[in-house]
Amino acid sequence: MLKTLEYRDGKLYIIDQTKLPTEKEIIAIETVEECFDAIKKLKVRGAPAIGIAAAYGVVLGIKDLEEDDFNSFYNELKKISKYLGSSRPTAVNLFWALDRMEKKALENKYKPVEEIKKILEEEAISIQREDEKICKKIGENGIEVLKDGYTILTHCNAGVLATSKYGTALAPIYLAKERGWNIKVFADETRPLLQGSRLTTFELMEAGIDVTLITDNMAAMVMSKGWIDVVIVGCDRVAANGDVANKIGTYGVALLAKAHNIPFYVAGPTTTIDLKTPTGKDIVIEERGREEIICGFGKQTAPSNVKVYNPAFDVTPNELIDGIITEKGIVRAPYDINLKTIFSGAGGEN
Ligand SMILES: CSC[C@@H](O)[C@@H](O)C(=O)COP(=O)(O)O
Repeated sequence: MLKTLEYRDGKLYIIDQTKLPTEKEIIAIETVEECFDAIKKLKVRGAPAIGIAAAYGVVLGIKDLEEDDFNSFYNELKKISKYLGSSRPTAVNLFWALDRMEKKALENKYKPVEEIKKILEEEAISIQREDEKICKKIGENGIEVLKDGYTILTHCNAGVLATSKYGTALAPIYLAKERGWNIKVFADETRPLLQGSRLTTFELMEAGIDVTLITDNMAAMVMSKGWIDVVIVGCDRVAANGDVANKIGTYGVALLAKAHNIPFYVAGPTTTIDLKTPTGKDIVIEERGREEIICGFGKQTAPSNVKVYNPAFDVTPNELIDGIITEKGIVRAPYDINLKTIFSGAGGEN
């Protein structure tokens, strides 16, 4: 399986996802600025992977701080965290990971600063290791919505490349493959940055999984032919009422699934559930540059001065979602009650 992120000898190594699928280039990130740049430019992307990268970004940022009293060190740490948090606004895992790093520092405030730096490095490593276990569990819970012989449609990339291992939406598919099931996948191309065609097809093909690429506007036709048994997508933020922000186009796929009576599932770790955000309307949606639409991948496809609107995510209302597959089980409606329940210790259905 691919290694999306690897922390070694004080450096973070990532696959530069902007180069995929033609080049598999591993780059070393050595400074907080390089980490910010990698997140902003989508060299590392996908909600869980962004959170993990940011945690390591904190480690890289504090490495050379000379402050030796806790308060001055903590002020600098907060600045680093705020800076990393300004890289992308929608995936809540980014803020969750930064918050966890800040809290860990505070918990250890009476220890020498050099020791706190070491503790924070261990914390970032734990965040990554936990994500791996969580994704595996999402796969085990999510396989419940699959059957041998199923064809799944997915949008964007919520696979290995978006996490530390296994992925979220793709985790049940990897598990089904391990069990020897005959599973097929249709991957939406995912305009404008083509995470579906560049990343999802790439990683599924590497794993020997039968995948067919379609452009986003072909999903309705493929569904109408009866070829899709279930849709599974990832998520960047789940609001307290179960509305889900995910890659632009997800909402359309959910509407199409409803129109064709196809179950629509969202998969994500509980770290993507944000009970502090009441509804999807409260989620900040990242807007990206005009060049991604008028000149994607270097080829001009629209007049250079045309007006452009380029939201990177949309919100799927909870009523279109049959279930949210988490590491604690599958959460179903009523989401406002059942999402809170999983944080109180009781799981969803398994
Ligand atoms: C497990 S990743 C889930 C989501 O982060 C994924 O579906 C997505 O929308 C990624 O968007 P991206 O802009 O590529 O970071």
